[in-house]
Amino acid sequence: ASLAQKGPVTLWARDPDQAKAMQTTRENTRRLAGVKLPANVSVTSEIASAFASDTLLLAMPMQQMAGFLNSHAETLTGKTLVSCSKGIDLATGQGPTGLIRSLVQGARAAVLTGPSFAADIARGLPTALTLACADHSEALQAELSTPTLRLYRTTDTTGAELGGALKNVYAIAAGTVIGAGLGDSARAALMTRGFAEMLRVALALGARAETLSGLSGFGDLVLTCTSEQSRNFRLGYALGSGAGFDAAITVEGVATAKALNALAERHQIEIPVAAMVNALTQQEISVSEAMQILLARPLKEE
Ligand SMILES: NC(=O)C1=CN([C@@H]2O[C@H](COP(=O)(O)OP(=O)(O)OC[C@H]3O[C@@H](n4cnc5c(N)ncnc54)[C@H](OP(=O)(O)O)[C@@H]3O)[C@@H](O)[C@H]2O)C=CC1
Ligand SMILES: O=C(CO)COP(=O)(O)O
Repeated sequence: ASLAQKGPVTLWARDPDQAKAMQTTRENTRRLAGVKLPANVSVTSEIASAFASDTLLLAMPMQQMAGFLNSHAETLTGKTLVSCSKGIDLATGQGPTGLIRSLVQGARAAVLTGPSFAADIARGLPTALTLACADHSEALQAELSTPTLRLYRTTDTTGAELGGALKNVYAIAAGTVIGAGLGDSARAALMTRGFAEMLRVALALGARAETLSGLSGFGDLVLTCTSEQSRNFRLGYALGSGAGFDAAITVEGVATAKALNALAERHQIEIPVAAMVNALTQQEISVSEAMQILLARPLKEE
């Protein structure tokens, strides 16, 4: 919707009925109800017309990406593929750029990430994001920036994608703390210790510290840990308060917590908060047990 401020945009949806309904009603009632599509967005389920552009944005749940890339690998060859997904592929431990590079020959992989709720962007509210691409990406930065969407570029794809993926895990922790009535001070503590974990993991995997301190890391951590618009925060809130949660809602932090714990084990990195989020979301422990375990950890230097 934001890009449509600059020219025609084609939106591809996998389900032909859904695509037709969106093209007619100008709304995705299931995924983004209440937000009207601009007139120059056309919706189609036809691959040929949708994938005609040299630059394609990929926005789907992370665990679906490998299957999607495999199914369309030939059509996507040579394209610039900009992932908007935030997660780690459970099967391979890879982020979006790793998957793109390993599954689509000759594709150029980029990541668009940072603090941004889809509804805010679609409504044209001001937003700033990180665009990460291993090669020179000034032209791509200009292509994807709009009057309301300000992009900062970096070549650190590892840092950008890890920031976006990992913050969801700590958003679940923050939601849990608030849902359980443990207070804003406890949330700030978990956010800070969560950020320390993000940094440890990202640095061990070759990312740059400044990327984690930027929009894609710290920026998105703050947004998702403090807003009830976040689905990861809301899942945590439900866990903390004992309320139910609709399993059909996309919550990337659950799979990411699992993948992150596997990565941390392989690299021998301590991530106590993420370990608790994983145990909680896998229903292995209760909220009060998780809190007790974290508070009983040996005292140490910050
Ligand atoms: N929503 C937000 O505010 C933001 C989301 N993101 C990230 O974007 C990614 C997608 O999230 P979001 O769009 O919110 O999720 P939603 O669950 O709202 O929508 C997922 C979309 O992906 C489609 N999809 C699912 N599986 C496949 C597949 N195998 N092949 C093709 N398309 C598929 C769905 O189609 P269908 O409707 O047919 O199921 C739907 O259009 C996540 O990684 C999320 O973290 C990033 C920034 C902001
Ligand atoms: O990534 C997001 C905001 O930057 C969206 O967060 P949720 O997936 O938790 O809704």
